[in-house]
Amino acid sequence: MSIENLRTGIDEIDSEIIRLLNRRCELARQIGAWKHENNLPIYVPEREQQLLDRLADHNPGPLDRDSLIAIYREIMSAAIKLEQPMNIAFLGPEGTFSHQAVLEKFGRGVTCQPVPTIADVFSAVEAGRADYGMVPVENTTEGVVNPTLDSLTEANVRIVAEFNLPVHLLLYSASPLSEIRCVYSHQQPLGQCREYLRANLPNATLIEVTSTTRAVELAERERDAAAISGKLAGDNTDLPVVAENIEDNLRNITRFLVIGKQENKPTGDDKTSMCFAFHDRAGALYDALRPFRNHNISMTMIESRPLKSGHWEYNFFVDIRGHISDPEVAAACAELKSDCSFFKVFGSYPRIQN
Ligand SMILES: O=C(O)C(=O)C[C@]1(C(=O)O)C=C[C@@H](O)C=C1
Repeated sequence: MSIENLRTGIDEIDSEIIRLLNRRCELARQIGAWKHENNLPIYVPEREQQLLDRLADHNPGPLDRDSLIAIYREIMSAAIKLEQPMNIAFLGPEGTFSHQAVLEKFGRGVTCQPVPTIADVFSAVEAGRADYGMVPVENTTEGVVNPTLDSLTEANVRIVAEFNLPVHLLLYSASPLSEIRCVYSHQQPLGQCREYLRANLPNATLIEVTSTTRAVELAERERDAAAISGKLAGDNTDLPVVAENIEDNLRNITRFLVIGKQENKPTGDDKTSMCFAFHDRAGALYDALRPFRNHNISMTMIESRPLKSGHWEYNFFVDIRGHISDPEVAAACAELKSDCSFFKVFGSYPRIQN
């Protein structure tokens, strides 16, 4: 077949896709009207997860899974925009990895609302200034993000979804590697390419700044300076890329949480996050975790954070498989709670597989 004929085939398919996309949008608009009448949330993470899983299972190819999911991310984003415009708070400024997480999780149909700190993301959602918030919670190289854990215990919000963002770091500078004297970045990326810096820039001064976006701005002003950032923060700079993928761990992934106010329905493959504390005594942690074992529940994460009391008492943060409405999960949590001085469930949400 000639290229002209092939392109005519594509034009015909595109017309059909547009017709079908508009029919889909019309159905979404009707769902939106029904949700407004019944006072239900527009964003439904459990439905989105089921839909994406179903698409991936039914995809015959040659379209690859990630492309299919990215396309549908934008289709659902457009549907949300028609149902009701939504705004998402994140740790700004624009260009940060949190911003990238918002764009990849919610698509381009939502309004992005950068705020100065992680605590501000929580308060924006709590006060209703933002519909949802995107916060980093842990990274495969650098571990947990403490301000997020602290705010979770204090704020009146729920975890409604999780999202894993692969973090690739680039070195931007006007100078070649041999002439770079100082490197700007946020504390997390600096930690994520510690080995690279030791091997390639052992004499450079490392300067921690508030965001990767700020790092790029500063590196633009000094010839012998460099910035480490992601591609999004570097998109608007004329600085050349000196090195790519400089993260030490090739599976450098940051797990983000979407916070909001709603409660999700179970999908059959969920996670529940919680926090608890107890008065110190021999075997207390062992006893506290026993209900999970007794009810055959697997724990996917445990972290501790000292309480601000200064008495070496701890908050324990635990993620388990299952939804809080599952009878076994509910029973285990009730048993655990009865043993604790503090107990809070942050929410149940669809589990993302890696
Ligand atoms: O099914 C719904 O509740 C919809 O609003 C539709 C839709 C979609 O585009 O498929 C859009 C937003 C929701 O988060 C989930 C799904």
